[in-house]
Amino acid sequence: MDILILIVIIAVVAVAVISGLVVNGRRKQAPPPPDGTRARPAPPAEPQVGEDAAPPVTEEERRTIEEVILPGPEAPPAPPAPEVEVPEPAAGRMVRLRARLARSQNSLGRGLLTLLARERLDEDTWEEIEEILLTADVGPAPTVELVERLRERVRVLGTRSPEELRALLREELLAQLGTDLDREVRTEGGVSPEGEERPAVILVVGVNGTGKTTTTGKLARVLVAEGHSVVLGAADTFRAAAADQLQTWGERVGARTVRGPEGGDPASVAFDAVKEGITQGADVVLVDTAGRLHTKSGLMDELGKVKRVVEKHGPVGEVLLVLDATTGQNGLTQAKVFAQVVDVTGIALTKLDGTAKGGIVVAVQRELGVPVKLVGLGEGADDLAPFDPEAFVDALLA
Ligand SMILES: Nc1nc2c(ncn2[C@@H]2O[C@H](COP(=O)(O)OP(=O)(O)OP(=O)(O)O)[C@@H](O)[C@H]2O)c(=O)[nH]1
Repeated sequence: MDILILIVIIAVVAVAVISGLVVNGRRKQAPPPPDGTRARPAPPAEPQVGEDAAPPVTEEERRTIEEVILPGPEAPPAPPAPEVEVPEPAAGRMVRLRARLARSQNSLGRGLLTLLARERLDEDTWEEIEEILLTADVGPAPTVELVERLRERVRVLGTRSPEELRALLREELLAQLGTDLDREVRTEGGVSPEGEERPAVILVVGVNGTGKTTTTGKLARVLVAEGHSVVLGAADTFRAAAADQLQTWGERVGARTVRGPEGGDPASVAFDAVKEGITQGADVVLVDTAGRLHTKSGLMDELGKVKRVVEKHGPVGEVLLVLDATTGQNGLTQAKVFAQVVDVTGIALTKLDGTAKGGIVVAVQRELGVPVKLVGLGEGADDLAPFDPEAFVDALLA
């Protein structure tokens, strides 16, 4: 009986102990949060060691201050690179611009044809013909020569049909302009004694305001259109705007412009431009010079120095004189001073679209003994044309 009582007591104690353990275990489980999400484990109150320890935060994982993206205004977009233009081919430009020439030179060509077609070619008529030629700035000596030739040829002509007169006048005008002159702008470079390739160097000279800088820029386009690589030298350091103007022309066709400080030494800019041309392996270096000088000795000093300094790199292949066709005899006198200072090898005659004095082409060639190589026929970027005597005379007689 005692044993039975003992077994019952042991059983009761055992049940009590087991149920106590279960309740304790349940109490240790955290209740789920009311929203059903999983609770984050609480960070350890103290650093742990051994297997329980969290791996350390490495340097790579730590964000530096530069990596932090702060809210703020967006950075402005980079300015677009200037667009490089493809200039129009130079060949045939004079034909394209023929209408402009025909308009401006109407009084010369048509005037001569009308007078030559008169029934009676008396002394008065010949004087009128002479007058027309002089007014168009053909110049006294070429005018006398031309009138004599025309008189002689008309005398032997039986009839004077408009076609015959046109053909005759065309021939005589062409003879005055010269059809066999070398009008190519020289773009052949050279080789230094050390065997280094050198670009062709073109100096552009002339009185300021004649269109010198504009012509340099337009010529750069002509050369680029012909496939040449070009470097520009802004040696007109007297006017900062001239360098800006030239640089803008250059940027449009992807040509670099070398410039110096305002009022700096033009010869040094010219020298640096040619040096840059050699470094870049450019085909042509075009140097825009200043023509502000009023005295011949000042001009001689400056242009002479520019040429001498540039020639340390090698010979200057071309000296282009820019002449404003609207300035007539006055412009011609100035041109002669330039020709005495430097060996001019070609003429760029500008603003031929704005004057009836196209005869200046004959006069300037005669006076300076150098061919007109380029003519300016407008303010447009591609309005500079290689001079073509036949297209010119055809426009005159249109
Ligand atoms: N109509 C016409 N205008 C031209 C021609 N060539 C140049 N011009 C204009 O003539 C003006 C003077 O040109 P510039 O190139 O600034 O003259 P510049 O000789 O370089 O003068 P500086 O820069 O002061 O030395 C500009 O308005 C040109 O657009 C042309 O063939 N026809």
